[in-house]
Amino acid sequence: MKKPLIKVAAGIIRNEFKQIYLTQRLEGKDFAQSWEFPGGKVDKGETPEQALKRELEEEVGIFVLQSKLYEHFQFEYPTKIISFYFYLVEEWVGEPFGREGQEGFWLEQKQLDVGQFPPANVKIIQRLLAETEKD
Ligand SMILES: Nc1nc2c([nH]c(=O)n2[C@@H]2O[C@H](COP(=O)(O)OP(=O)(O)OP(=O)(O)O)[C@@H](O)[C@H]2O)c(=O)[nH]1
Ligand SMILES: [Mg+2]
Repeated sequence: MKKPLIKVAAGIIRNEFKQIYLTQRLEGKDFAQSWEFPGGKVDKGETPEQALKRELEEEVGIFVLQSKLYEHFQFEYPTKIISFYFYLVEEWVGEPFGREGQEGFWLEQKQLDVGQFPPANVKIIQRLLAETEKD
């Protein structure tokens, strides 16, 4: 059977202290408990950027003012292929919180831990960590 292709938009929300806001996936979802960049599936008729704005408002209660595409790639999971759009978000209104009851926390970019994320995130975490070594 052909695997479905799912588009997902997620935000790397980074503040002026180079901390990134992460959430913990809820029980009942795939990769429950693992860390994630808040975001979710792109709906029909939406652009990835519109989905990002909607998801960040729904999941962490912020209004995105500006975002730039940081990485776009596909990752094959056993049952699906995900087409990811990860955006860097450095301008927004509001203070992020786990609006759906999920845990949320700020973490220094250099403290990102690849082992805490779903496998699709490896490349992006490595890139974010590599950037901190240059500072
Ligand atoms: N948001 C988000 N999803 C990720 C990341 N990494 C990763 O593999 N995913 C996968 O992307 C898929 C879509 O994410 P999601 O579960 O947040 O979708 P959603 O918000 O629309 O949730 P829903 O389906 O419960 O309505 C999931 O299979 C999830 O495991 C990540 O860093 N952030
Ligand atoms: Mg989500």
